[in-house]
Amino acid sequence: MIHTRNLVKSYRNKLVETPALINVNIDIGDGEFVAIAGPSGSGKSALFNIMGLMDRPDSGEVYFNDIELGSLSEKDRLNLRRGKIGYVFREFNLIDEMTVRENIELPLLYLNLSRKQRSLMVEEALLQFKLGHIRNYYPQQLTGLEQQTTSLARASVFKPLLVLADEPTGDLNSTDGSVIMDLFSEICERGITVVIFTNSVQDAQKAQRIIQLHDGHVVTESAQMISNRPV
Ligand SMILES: Nc1ncnc2c1ncn2[C@@H]1O[C@H](COP(=O)(O)OP(=O)(O)OP(=O)(O)O)[C@@H](O)[C@H]1O
Repeated sequence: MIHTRNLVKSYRNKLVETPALINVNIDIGDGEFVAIAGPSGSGKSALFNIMGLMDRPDSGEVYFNDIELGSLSEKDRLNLRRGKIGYVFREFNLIDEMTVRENIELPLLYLNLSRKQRSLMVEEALLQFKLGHIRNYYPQQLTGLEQQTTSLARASVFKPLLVLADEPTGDLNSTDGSVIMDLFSEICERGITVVIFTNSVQDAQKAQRIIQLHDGHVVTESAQMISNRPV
């Protein structure tokens, strides 16, 4: 599904150059639930932005279903972002002026779908994530858990191939964070590849596999206990 080869990324200003990723090679297969874990400054956000087509590496390649991302036009990159990848962010990133239902429908507006198709998909997501009772609420009326659950529904409503999440539990307490991690497992069980970027050991252990980053390098990979694998 996603492979990176010798990925290098640095951030520069006039005085200094800060390496963020150094020869990063990662292989993630279809349907996997992988945690990319590491302390602050290890390069997680840099990798999230590159894998999510929001930034480009200085050198190296990223393959998405065997397509090399660097070879794509801006239009093709945009189509991939809108049609095949769902995003979850630490700060939820919901639109304040839209209800839960409207937020979930948002990614469907960029796809060529009829109003009826959109409505069916949103209803399915409201049911799956048990959000029906707050469908007409605005983000400010929701708990953090409800907001992040809404953003998971938004990220998966169009059945993307991949969901990427950057510190998805960073603004939640550990109980709510655990609920969110279980929802990622459910998304994965429905056939979507899930990659979360986290500095929480507790979160990372809910994934099937952990890839550990440190100072821009992949330092270890470990498979999780078999009981964590979706059945
Ligand atoms: N815009 C930037 N300008 C300069 N340096 C940057 C920039 N963004 C990141 N860096 C540096 O690149 C390195 C990797 O940062 P990155 O944000 O990817 O790490 P991270 O693991 O996501 O950290 P955190 O968990 O704190 O978000 C760090 O040394 C960081 O200081």
